[in-house]
Amino acid sequence: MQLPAEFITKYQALLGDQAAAFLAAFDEPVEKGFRVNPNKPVTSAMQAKMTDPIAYSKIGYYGKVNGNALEHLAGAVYSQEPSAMTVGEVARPELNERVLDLCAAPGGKTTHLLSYLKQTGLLVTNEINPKRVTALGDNVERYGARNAVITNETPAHLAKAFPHFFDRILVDAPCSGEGMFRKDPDAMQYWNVDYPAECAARQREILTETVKMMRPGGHLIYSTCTFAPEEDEQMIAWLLKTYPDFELEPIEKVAGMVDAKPEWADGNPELKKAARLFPHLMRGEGHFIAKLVYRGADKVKDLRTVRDSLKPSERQLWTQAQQQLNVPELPNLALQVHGDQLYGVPEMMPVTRRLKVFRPGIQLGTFKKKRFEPSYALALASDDLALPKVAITSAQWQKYVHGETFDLDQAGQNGFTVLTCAGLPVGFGKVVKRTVKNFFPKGLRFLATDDNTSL
Ligand SMILES: C[S@@+](CC[C@H](N)C(=O)[O-])C[C@H]1O[C@@H](n2cnc3c(N)ncnc32)[C@H](O)[C@@H]1O
Repeated sequence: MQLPAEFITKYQALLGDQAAAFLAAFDEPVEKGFRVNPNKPVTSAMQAKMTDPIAYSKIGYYGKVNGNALEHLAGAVYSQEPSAMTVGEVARPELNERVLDLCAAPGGKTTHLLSYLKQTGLLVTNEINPKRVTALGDNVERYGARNAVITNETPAHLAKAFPHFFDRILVDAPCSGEGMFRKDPDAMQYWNVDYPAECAARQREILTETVKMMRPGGHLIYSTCTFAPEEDEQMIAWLLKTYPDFELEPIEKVAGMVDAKPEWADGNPELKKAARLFPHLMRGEGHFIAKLVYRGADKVKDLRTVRDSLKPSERQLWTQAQQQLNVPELPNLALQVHGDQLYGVPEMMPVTRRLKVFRPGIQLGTFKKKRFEPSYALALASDDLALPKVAITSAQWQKYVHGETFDLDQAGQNGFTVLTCAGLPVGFGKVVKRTVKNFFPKGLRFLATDDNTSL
């Protein structure tokens, strides 16, 4: 690979006798990986691929998965570069926490966090770029999250809405992306010798706003996919100097990870607690990760949290739908209507004004004239809900994702029913005797074959 000459000179000076091995790694093949969603069943096709486990993640494996496969579309697997998986492991939230993923699209780390929150607490997952937020929405929906709010905001606006609110914040910062060069050589076109310093200026702005959202005792996880010391050790050194209420916590170094390098910043030996992942030392593209605890003593305001906001007629339709669909009371959600859409908003979510919210919670369905139509998102989030379900074969699933009406092998219970394939909820169908009317979202339909959908 033709790396920029100034990049080579810079890392020769920084890495000394390790530089040759580091630079040679750019000519090695890209390492692929995938994560299994621990909140969904494991299919036999997944089992067959789960042969090369990643040492630092109980849910991560080396290997490649197909984005059109049942398991991916149903949120049972997520394709993720192996070194990026260290971030979700280091950030691992506790149940019931209030978590912010500040720079989240397309959702690799967000889906990792969701795996560990297990439908509890609140995940506010934010993407500043309106073009990238849609992919984040799709991945959160596939993962079946009932505890996520998706925003499309600047860090400064979020900081006003969530003063000292979050127990855990992940800043997977926009960076110079040097760890992406091997996977995506186009990433090199933005690189010049000044680019890391430009990225660092933006990262300092992001972190300045992040500090305002930290709850005392909470954790900040900062990561990049670049090797540039300006954006890694020097960023953490700056944070520790500017905000002495932060302390680094040690990250266990496994499978080739190494201590971060104090000598690449201000020499503060504490910086060794952060981790570096280099492609010549481990199986992955490269990352930097630091975990900090916030010891500030800020007064935490009790923010008013969301409440149900249904008109009596909407309440009546929803109650009817609950009876017909056999939908249980949904745990930890406030019911809110936006236009003709009913959402379940995580009840730990504060009332916010003037925030650009892409999705206020899980979309439960649509109010039609005198009836309620349940949503695709509700079906995908129904693993642990007692909704009516019927199992379909993979041949029937291929018809379903193509938008066809198909017949069940035996007559089922009439009405809206969650279809499951290999144990995974895949969407709603409306059963009339043996026939299944198709409710797979029109925008997601495709011509599925054994070849293009095998995991
Ligand atoms: C490294 S990527 C995030 C990858 C994501 N965490 C994942 O695991 O899939 C960084 C993200 O930060 C966003 N971003 C760019 N400028 C930003 C800013 N000033 N504040 C917050 N986010 C920003 C980018 O649009 C990009 O989606």
